Amino acid sequence: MSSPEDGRRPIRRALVSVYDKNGLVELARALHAAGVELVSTGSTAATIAGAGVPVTAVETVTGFPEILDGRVKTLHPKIHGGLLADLRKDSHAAQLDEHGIVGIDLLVSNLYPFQATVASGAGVDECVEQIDIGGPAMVRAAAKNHASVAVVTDPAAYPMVLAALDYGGFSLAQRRALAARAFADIAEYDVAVANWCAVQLDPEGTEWPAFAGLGLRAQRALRYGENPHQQAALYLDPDAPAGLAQAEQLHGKEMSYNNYVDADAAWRAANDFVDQPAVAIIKHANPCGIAVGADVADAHRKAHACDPVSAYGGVIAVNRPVTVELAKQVAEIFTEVLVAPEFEAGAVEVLQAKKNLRLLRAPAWAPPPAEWRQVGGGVLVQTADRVDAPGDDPTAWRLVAGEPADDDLLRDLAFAWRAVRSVKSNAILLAADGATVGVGMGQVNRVDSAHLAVNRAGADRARGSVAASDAFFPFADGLKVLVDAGVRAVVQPGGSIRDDEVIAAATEAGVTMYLTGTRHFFH
Ligand SMILES: NC(=O)c1ncn([C@@H]2O[C@H](COP(=O)(O)O)[C@@H](O)[C@H]2O)c1NC=O
Repeated sequence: MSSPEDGRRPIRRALVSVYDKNGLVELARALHAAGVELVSTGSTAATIAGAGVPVTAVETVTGFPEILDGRVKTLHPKIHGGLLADLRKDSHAAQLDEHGIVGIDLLVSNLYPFQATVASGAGVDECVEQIDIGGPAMVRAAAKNHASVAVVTDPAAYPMVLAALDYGGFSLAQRRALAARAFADIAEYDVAVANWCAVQLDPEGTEWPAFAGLGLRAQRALRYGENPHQQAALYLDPDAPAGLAQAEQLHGKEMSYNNYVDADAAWRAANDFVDQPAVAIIKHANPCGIAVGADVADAHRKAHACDPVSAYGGVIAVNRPVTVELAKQVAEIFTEVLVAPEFEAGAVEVLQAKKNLRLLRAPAWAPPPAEWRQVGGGVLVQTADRVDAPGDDPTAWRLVAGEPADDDLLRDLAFAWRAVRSVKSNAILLAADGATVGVGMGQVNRVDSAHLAVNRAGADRARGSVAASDAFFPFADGLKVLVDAGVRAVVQPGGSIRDDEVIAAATEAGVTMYLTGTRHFFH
């Protein structure tokens, strides 16, 4: 029932102007049945009238025809006066009377589909035509004037309108919430238009647009952030290709902030391998095992064997559907998250026995066109690192020391080179038979990373393995650690002013060395 204390205002007159006609007829019927006068534009009015519901055409209100192919229909004082009059003020009510303007209590509007038109690959003129002008103007006006007007921008909110009719209108708190939502919708729309215009209409000079807006939508609050005393939430970026944030959780405890960070790193690492089944096991955003195999279960056994101690409590990503065999293996090991493109019949059932294991079905991998990183007072943006950068193709590598690698050795070097880009710099990665055997990550000098990789591998596995270094060896010392451990072949970008010393050390040791010319730092 209407209660003045909560600022409820009755709905007597509604303006309805929607591109998306879903739920429109049901809404119009309910409004009419509640005694609300309906005012509406072009095809919205036609749809309402077609359903037998009485409706007043906006032209009847404005006394002016819709012109310029619909570019001007609601842009008129008779409409905007009705939307913007603050009815708490006697002076505003008096001015409405003076000019023969009738107040509007409810605006229902959604906009021309600009984003969908751009996504369809339409030409510039068609996209420009889909920039809604009158809709946002009305929505902004009604949202600003939420003291007097309720605004609904989403058909999903129509049930809320029906409920409000039963309760004598929207409360002030509801109108405020609707206004906040409406301004967010308009802002998202404007960001999409501005981002597109910055590239399409003003590409002058720079490869980076003068404006880059993000229109993020809250997906949900997370239990906490990186640490329990930090608050955190997940937001979705409607303009980015779908990724881990859109993954469907099939089982397990709620995803945490750290789970998302690690699962994203794992998903990227596993998807760096396209031609073969691959598994990446990640802890604290670093791999403790990456492997390719005959099938995903084989790849997992090899990845897990790299560092079983660290794999405890890890996050696993697979680039192929999870088989029952793999599910049984994973069920034996304490694992936080398992991400895959799909789960074969029976696999989820096997893993459901593990109450806490989170199972994610992620959308097909798509690299983001750009990566963002916050720095104090700003944001760094870069194009994403690629696995097919120049120099990543082994046929383009330059042999600078030792004998040319045979097919098997070259295959291991190519695997190591692809895997090392998932390791935080400075990165040294030892591999054998399509699997990592020792990973040295995140050290502040390359010698320590080499020691770490060798120690993790142990003497037996290091001997005869191949090594990849994410960036050049600045001195021969890091390489010597690998040589002393019995590494057979090394792939690295080269480019140090002391390349000659490094190459000489490899030559002297009889170690094969290839230079890629491409670096894969990962911070
Ligand atoms: N120009 C105007 O005065 C105007 N007023 C409302 N619109 C939009 O026209 C659409 C509804 O038009 P119709 O009822 O003709 O299908 C809505 O998406 C609304 O946002 C307008 N169109 C675009 O700017």
